[in-house]
Amino acid sequence: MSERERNTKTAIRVGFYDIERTIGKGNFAVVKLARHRITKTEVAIKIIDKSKLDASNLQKVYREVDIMKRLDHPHIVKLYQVMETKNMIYLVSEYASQGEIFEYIAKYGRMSEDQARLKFWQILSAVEYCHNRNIVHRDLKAENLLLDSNNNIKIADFGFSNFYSSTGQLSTWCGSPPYAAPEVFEGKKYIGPEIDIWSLGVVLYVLVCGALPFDGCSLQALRDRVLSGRFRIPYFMSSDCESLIRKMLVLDPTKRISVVQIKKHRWMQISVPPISPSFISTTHKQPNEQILRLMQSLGIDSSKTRESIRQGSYDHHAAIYFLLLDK
Ligand SMILES: CC1(C)C(=O)N([C@H]2C=Cc3c(O)cccc32)c2nc(Nc3ccccc3)ncc21
Repeated sequence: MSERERNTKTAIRVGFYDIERTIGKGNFAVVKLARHRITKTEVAIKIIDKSKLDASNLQKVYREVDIMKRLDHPHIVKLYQVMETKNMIYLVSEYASQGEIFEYIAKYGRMSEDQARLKFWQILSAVEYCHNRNIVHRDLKAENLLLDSNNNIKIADFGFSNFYSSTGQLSTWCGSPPYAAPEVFEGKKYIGPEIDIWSLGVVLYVLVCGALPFDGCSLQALRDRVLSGRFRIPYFMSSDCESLIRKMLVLDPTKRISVVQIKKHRWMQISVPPISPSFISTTHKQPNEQILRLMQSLGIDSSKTRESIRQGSYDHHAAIYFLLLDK
């Protein structure tokens, strides 16, 4: 093989995207960083091999896609496009370029309470948005809280999420043990939002302390710690922050603080930084005429794009529209 041939990497393409590198691997999925050929925007593509999934996991994937299609919030990773073949599903979504907040804390240590507050406001607004749409995440943890190029939170991985109703009850064991609520360890049924609130308590503790409140060398040891409801408060934590965390890490789910009450808590109200503009989801908003004109100038039929946004069809036209919208 000539030198030239050796060096010309054959561009791997999926749809209008050039695949660049792998950023994550799951059991039946791989996530690649890719770039849109026309807009040159970076995206993350979750590639799922359906042939490796049993019926229940396949149903879980379709539920994750259905839920992602309903979410349009500045602090939730945005789904741009869904491409499906006989054996594969490609989920094209927003790329959070700075990775996990978990890695950020592993590298730089705990955050100041002011920094943690800004991040926590973003996380809380995204979780409230989901709960208001009867969607519970069920796997909130520092590893799923990503950061974009502006250091803003982007919640990822709705693989465990589900719909809930205040009358119905869920029971699936979900999430990562250090973030799991006591009632989940006990296998009790739960409504939904209250287990996200418990995980948020663990998340806030991790942001401010740079360590987990409950840990253990075995699942049994961790379970005993969680069910004891006892955790250490380091010397540097303010009493307002301690008070809020204690209200989220309440063993009795009926006595646990709600999202609305969290927003009113003293610690959250301290010199509250400007929250990202309240979001009017595009599904109700008229499409952005400027973007449509720009696409028309690129030779992309704007009436098809208008239709695709209106119908929520997540096809190539929608992808280009969303990518240009986010620029
Ligand atoms: C499509 C989507 C939502 C996704 O599924 N992942 C994966 C992939 C790696 C990973 C993780 O390490 C933790 C959570 C989610 C994920 C994404 N990762 C990113 N950025 C990133 C950048 C550097 C390192 C890690 C993540 N942006 C969007 C996504």
